[in-house]
Amino acid sequence: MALLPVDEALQRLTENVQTGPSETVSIDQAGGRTLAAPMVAHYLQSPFDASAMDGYAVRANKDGSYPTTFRVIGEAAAGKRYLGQIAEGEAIRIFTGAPVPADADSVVIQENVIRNGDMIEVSGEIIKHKHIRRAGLDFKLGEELLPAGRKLDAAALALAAASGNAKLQVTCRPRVAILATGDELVAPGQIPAEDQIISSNSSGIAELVRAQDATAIDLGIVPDQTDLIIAAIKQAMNDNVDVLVTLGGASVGDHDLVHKALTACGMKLDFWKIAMRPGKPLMHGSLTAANGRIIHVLGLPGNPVSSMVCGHLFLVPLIAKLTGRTYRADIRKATLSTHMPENDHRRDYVRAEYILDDQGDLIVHPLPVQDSSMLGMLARANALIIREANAPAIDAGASCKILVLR
Ligand SMILES: Nc1nc2c(c(=O)[nH]1)N[C@H]1C(S)=C(S)[C@@H](COP(=O)(O)OP(=O)(O)OC[C@H]3O[C@@H](n4cnc5c(N)ncnc54)[C@H](O)[C@@H]3O)O[C@H]1N2
Ligand code: MOO
Repeated sequence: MALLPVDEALQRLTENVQTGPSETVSIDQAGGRTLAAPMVAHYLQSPFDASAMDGYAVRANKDGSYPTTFRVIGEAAAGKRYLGQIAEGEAIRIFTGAPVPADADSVVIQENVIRNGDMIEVSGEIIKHKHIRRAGLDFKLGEELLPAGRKLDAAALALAAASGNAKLQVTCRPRVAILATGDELVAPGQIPAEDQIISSNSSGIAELVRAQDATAIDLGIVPDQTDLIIAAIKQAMNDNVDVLVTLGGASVGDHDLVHKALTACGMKLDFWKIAMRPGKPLMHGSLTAANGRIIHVLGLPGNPVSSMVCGHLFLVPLIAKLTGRTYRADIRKATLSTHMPENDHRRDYVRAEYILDDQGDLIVHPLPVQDSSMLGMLARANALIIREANAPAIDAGASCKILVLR
């Protein structure tokens, strides 16, 4: 069977994914979450005409001209407005953030003023409206400030606070169950017996999940026995998960039982095996839980680098879609610093390191060994060079596409 191209696989994986339900959380719990509805201003900002500087609020004469000397008759500070009136030739001392009195039409900074008792002399031209932030300059009451789907980062949370959004409607964190399979695996912290290795994929994939602000549920390790894999899948199906990620057992060996177990649990297979390296045995399908809930199934290959690269390419966009975020992979152009040979029929994601040169351009080179078992190389890589299927050889100095990992 021909291998499915990566882009088609990604499209099929994400096209029918519905954004999950939402909940209301307090602002101190909202960091990293995704807005489920547009965020609207409950206040205007600034709420009043405010001084942008420390100095003196002055008013023009009826003819529009400004005198050069004023009598200082009061003070306005942030949080305490001046309540009196200001006549021609009068000014008030004003500080940054203070409400500008209605009678005043300009603020003169104190550096341009010589004060003598309650008199000030202004040097330089006074310009109307100077240093006054108009009410509603930042945002108006009822204005839509952020769209649904926006991730609540630091700037978004500051805006939420300023606009009176102390509670925010966000999408619920998708629940992602992670099931490792393999007789050879022991959990981190355990001592592997002869012929055993430590399961690394669960830890790596769980962190990818958490970094997307989803909940990772570790279903542990099950041996290569169909009945035990089925039992673990059923546990996930009863645990209100949105995604089930299986690790390993996705290929064609006698001990690769994941497809068989998923089929026994009623999985509708979408695709299995894609034109990608690493990650050829990737599997995608869906299960329906007893309560009718659709569970997206992603069968990741066992080789650790294959698992992680497929996690970046497929699991991350799937979670983004479930949380209602628009996902865009961080793909950039870079200049290759070495020759690369021609590619075969699978799109290759080559572990690579890039640097920013003095001109701010990205320069990239592939890491020396690309074996999909080598987590050392993956952790060293800060990007993946994307080599299209059947791409011809390219020389040093040529432009290439990279997927930035960090
Ligand atoms: N005859 C063929 N053999 C293989 C093919 C193929 O097309 N024909 N594909 C190869 C490719 S590509 C990959 S990738 C692997 C993936 O195989 P599986 O998904 O079935 O994975 P396993 O066989 O279970 O394990 C492969 C490898 O990874 C280690 N592993 C598994 N799980 C974990 C884990 N949680 N943490 C760390 N390491 C794990 C496992 O011990 C094996 O070494 O198949 C090739 N074979
Ligand atoms: O595609 Mo496998 O993932 O080459 O190791």
